[in-house]
Amino acid sequence: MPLCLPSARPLPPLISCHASPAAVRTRTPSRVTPSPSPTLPIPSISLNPNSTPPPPLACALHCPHFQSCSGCTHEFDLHRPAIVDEASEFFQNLGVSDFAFDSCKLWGWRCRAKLAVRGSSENPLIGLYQEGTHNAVDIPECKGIRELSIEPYDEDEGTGDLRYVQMAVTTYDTSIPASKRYMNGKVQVSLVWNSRNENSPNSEKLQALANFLWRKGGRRNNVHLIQSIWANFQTSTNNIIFGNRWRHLLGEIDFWEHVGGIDISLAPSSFGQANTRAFDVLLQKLQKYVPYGSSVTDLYAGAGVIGSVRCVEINKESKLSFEKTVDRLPRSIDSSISWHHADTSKDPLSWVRGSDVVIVDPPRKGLDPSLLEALQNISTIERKAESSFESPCLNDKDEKRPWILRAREASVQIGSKTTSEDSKSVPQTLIYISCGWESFKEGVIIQQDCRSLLSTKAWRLEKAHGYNFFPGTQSIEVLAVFKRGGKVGLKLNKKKTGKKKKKLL
Ligand SMILES: C[S@@+](CC[C@H](N)C(=O)[O-])C[C@H]1O[C@@H](n2cnc3c(N)ncnc32)[C@H](O)[C@@H]1O
Repeated sequence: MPLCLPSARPLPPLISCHASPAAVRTRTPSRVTPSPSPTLPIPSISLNPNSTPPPPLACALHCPHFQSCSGCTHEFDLHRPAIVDEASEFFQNLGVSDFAFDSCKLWGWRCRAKLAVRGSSENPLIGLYQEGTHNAVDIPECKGIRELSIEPYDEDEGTGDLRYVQMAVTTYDTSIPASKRYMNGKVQVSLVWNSRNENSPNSEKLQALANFLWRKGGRRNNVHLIQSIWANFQTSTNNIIFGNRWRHLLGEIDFWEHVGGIDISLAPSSFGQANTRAFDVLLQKLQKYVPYGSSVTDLYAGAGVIGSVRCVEINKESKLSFEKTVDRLPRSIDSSISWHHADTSKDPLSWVRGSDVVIVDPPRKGLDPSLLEALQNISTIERKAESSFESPCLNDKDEKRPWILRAREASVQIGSKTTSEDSKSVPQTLIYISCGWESFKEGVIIQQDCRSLLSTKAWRLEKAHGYNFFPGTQSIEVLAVFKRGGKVGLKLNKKKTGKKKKKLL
């Protein structure tokens, strides 16, 4: 996977597109069939799936770890994964004929990685897992682990010290020209340590490793690469990477990124996009679909990166980041902004109601079934609300439901509540940011979010855009805009229905 971790050595240009020697040698080992043979040079930034693509070797991956590492699935045509054809046809069938795919930056885009640490202290392996296994494929050489005899984690035994390393790059430094910010980014390093807390017997080694890294790349070093070092304590034997306890060890506490026109604070525990620049491009497009002055609810909000009016997020660690972000918002922004620690799958109606626009940015598995159901049945809800004086759950003084009370307790409210938040209105626009094409389009096991939303005719699909967030993979990010009311004559073919889908329809 093309990593963009700052390096003392100059990196290849970010936008140009050229073939690696490995790519010229052989073109066969891709794990998926490459898209049809193209004929024109240099990919454009915004590629329409119908336009003529660049030459076959022009957009190849240059990575010695391809094939062993599970990060990338194809080595060629990074600008246009084969899945774009499928997406284009899918949207065409749903009446959207102008689906465009933005190929984004093909190299040097990654600003976030979680790498497993396995092997032994003499021969540490740090990298992604080999495909289909839990064997880490080594990427860099890590002297610190050897010098300090740090034991990598042993999954079978549950022993060892260092389990994972998360690296997040901030490109925030506005004193540097925008084009150079990625290369000069600084890394927030999080060491996931196999102990309950910093008082555990092996935690001296943790501090020693942090000091070692800081000496090599911290603020006082000639090559200043590291912004901060954090520890996360995790002893659980499940597959969850992070535990609940975090400690700041060295460097700056605050980590800022500039996305969607605002400064965003991101704690290491918060969700962060792996391709900040591509996300920024997506946000610019998204803003065009939010009518001026509308009230917006952002479900699956993380630290509030989308900058909406009412953010709902399950990870309570993101609250502090949200508060810091709000502190930096320009004073000219005069609106009610709130962040709620809540699970959108519990009583989703209370979150869906009261906004003109709902934005959803769920994890790869797609929308929670209860939220999908609420969105599908929005017309019925609207009719009921019109004919009753029922007020929205969140503002009801007599509220008893524990999850709503908990959400209220952990909420952050800036400015007074908007009138529409108190109203019974239901959204007229639904903006779906999808990082899981399969669950959005046609998950066999999970659900078909897009088709399910259209099936009740409560929504019609108005626009769809695709983004290359992960060049080298068959993963695309989709921004889809739904408006209230159905469209006649759509091909909603009902093949491959999964269990959940049947229940929901
Ligand atoms: C793909 S991330 C998007 C975050 C944010 N929009 C961003 O771009 O930084 C999905 C987020 O949904 C949150 N999440 C997952 N399940 C949730 C649920 N049931 N209710 C609320 N938030 C949830 C995760 O913690 C994560 O922060």
